[in-house]
Amino acid sequence: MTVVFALRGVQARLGTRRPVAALRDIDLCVRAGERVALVGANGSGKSTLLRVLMGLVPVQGHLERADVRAAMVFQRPYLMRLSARHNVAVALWVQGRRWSQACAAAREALARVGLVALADRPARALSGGQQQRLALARAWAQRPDVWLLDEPTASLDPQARQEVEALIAAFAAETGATVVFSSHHLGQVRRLATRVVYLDGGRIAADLPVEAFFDLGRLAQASPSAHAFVREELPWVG
Ligand SMILES: Nc1ncnc2c1ncn2[C@@H]1O[C@H](COP(=O)(O)OP(=O)(O)OP(=O)(O)O)[C@@H](O)[C@H]1O
Repeated sequence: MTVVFALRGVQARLGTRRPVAALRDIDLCVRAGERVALVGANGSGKSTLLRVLMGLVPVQGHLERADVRAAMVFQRPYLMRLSARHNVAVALWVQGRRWSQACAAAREALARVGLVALADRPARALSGGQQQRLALARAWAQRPDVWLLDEPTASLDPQARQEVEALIAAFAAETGATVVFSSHHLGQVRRLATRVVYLDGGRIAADLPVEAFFDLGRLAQASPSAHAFVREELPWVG
């Protein structure tokens, strides 16, 4: 399978006055079609790693990115002071599509995420779940090979979370796209991921197939800190 991202000994330092080592010695190889969950405590480096994969953060070390179309969706998506459909259409237009084509593609993308009825509403007046679906529509309209999703369902209620999660699962299943996402919801990780990367203090402390990650006996052997994290989150498991 094609290697989409290959990182060896990657370090990322953030901040100017007092730089923080946000990522240390990251070795990671992501292949096409994998769905990789990034988990770990607040500040462990999940968002930074996603930004590194998107090419938004300069790093030291070795980083190879295949020539793929990547789309990133943030926890709080940036939406312009425009209607929902114009948020999608403008994103396509700035990438070189003709305006009429961009508008048609925006309509199709909004239909895909169930937002057609709200197409003319100001994007910033939509609910959190609707805004996240709009951000997914905007990304989907670009037909990415790689989805980078930073806590895509954080701060959504359970129903909105399910809707967004179902869309991500459907996009991945339809296109076989590679997905790298961060999440604090271990249930979601179990449902969506094929592989789990656990970060601790900017380092990868465990990198396991999803079944192995949720097998607490194996997880304890692979990484005591990952094991303690899962036990804390899911005290009723094993
Ligand atoms: N712009 C910045 N300047 C300085 N330090 C930063 C900056 N952004 C993040 N950091 C630091 O880098 C480290 C990793 O942060 P990051 O946001 O990647 O963690 P995270 O795992 O995504 O956390 P969370 O679960 O809270 O979103 C933290 O110590 C954080 O304080």
